[in-house]
Amino acid sequence: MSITVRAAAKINLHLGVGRVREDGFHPLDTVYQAIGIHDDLTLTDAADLTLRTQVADHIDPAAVPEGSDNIVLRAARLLADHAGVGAAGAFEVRKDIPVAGGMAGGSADAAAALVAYDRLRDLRTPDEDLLALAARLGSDIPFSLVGGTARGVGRGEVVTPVEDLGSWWWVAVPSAEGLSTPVVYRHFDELRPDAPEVPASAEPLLAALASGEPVRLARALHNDLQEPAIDLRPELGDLIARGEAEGALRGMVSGSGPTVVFLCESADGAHETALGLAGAGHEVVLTATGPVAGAHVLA
Ligand SMILES: C[C@](O)(CO)[C@H](O)COP(=O)(O)OP(=O)(O)OC[C@H]1O[C@@H](n2ccc(N)nc2=O)[C@H](O)[C@@H]1O
Ligand SMILES: Nc1ncnc2c1ncn2[C@@H]1O[C@H](COP(=O)(O)OP(=O)(O)OP(=O)(O)O)[C@@H](O)[C@H]1O
Repeated sequence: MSITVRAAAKINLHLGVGRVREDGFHPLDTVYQAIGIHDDLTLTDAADLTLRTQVADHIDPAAVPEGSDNIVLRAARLLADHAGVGAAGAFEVRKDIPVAGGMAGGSADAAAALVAYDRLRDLRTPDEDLLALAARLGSDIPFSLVGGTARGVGRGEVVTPVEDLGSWWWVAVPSAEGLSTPVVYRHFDELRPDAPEVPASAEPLLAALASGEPVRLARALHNDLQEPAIDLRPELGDLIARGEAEGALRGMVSGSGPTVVFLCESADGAHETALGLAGAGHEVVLTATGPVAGAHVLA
């Protein structure tokens, strides 16, 4: 028997970051959106626990760890331990989400692994237990289970769905080389030693989402990690300016970067922006709509 689960990339429409906590994490007020770039994970019954990965052309296979360093196997072991069963099964992951790109690619795979393992083994794990296990694996992973558009607080792991009346068009431009999330957070600490304890509120962004108006949403987009990401990779600032010159309503760094995402007015606007960026020499330009579902079984 086997099962296939699809999990989406995320972007942060609002990412308010507060002063670093004693445990090394930062308090967040964020709004996540799942968008239509995804990884597919297939789990097949097997005696041992194994993993094979396949990557899209735009991904360097060497960037994806093998064996127990891969978060898929960590997720499977964690759920198996929780359920008191042995960890076994053959995982195959087909990756399309940029790696170390600020789009929660590893988090999507971990969420997909939890859902696949639970369903194939018929463990019937309550949703709240799956969310708690997801939070232990990483701050973004509960959102990867939930999907859609949702607010995240705490270190990002406490997730509540929010009203989103739009169907938004995005263009995403990954970088050839990833950026480490902890490095970007540390650089935020260096640049913003006076950061407030309470992160910038997501309320204005929520009001824009509920309007369904792309121009309003464009104005409300906010990312406190953009400044440190651009300071580490100055070319990202040029990329944002170029995409906006090609017709996007607004460009911003996705999460901790280095992927840059552009909000566009419409499907035509997205295609025009994507063509312009490809013409400017960006080899990988992805177009997607959001919101889309969280980790779910494919029929
Ligand atoms: C940048 C974002 O993608 C925005 O959604 C997330 O905050 C990152 O989430 P993630 O990759 O799931 O992060 P985790 O795996 O939980 O943590 C990796 C590292 O990122 C930093 N980290 C993460 C989340 C957070 N609220 N504060 C942090 O400072 C910490 O250094 C941590 O050791
Ligand atoms: N299944 C996986 N897919 C991608 N990276 C993985 C996976 N398992 C472990 N990793 C490791 O996790 C690191 C971060 O990868 P990921 O693609 O999740 O970054 P990210 O999208 O920037 O994350 P986030 O947006 O949640 O901060 C990679 O550099 C890689 O070493």
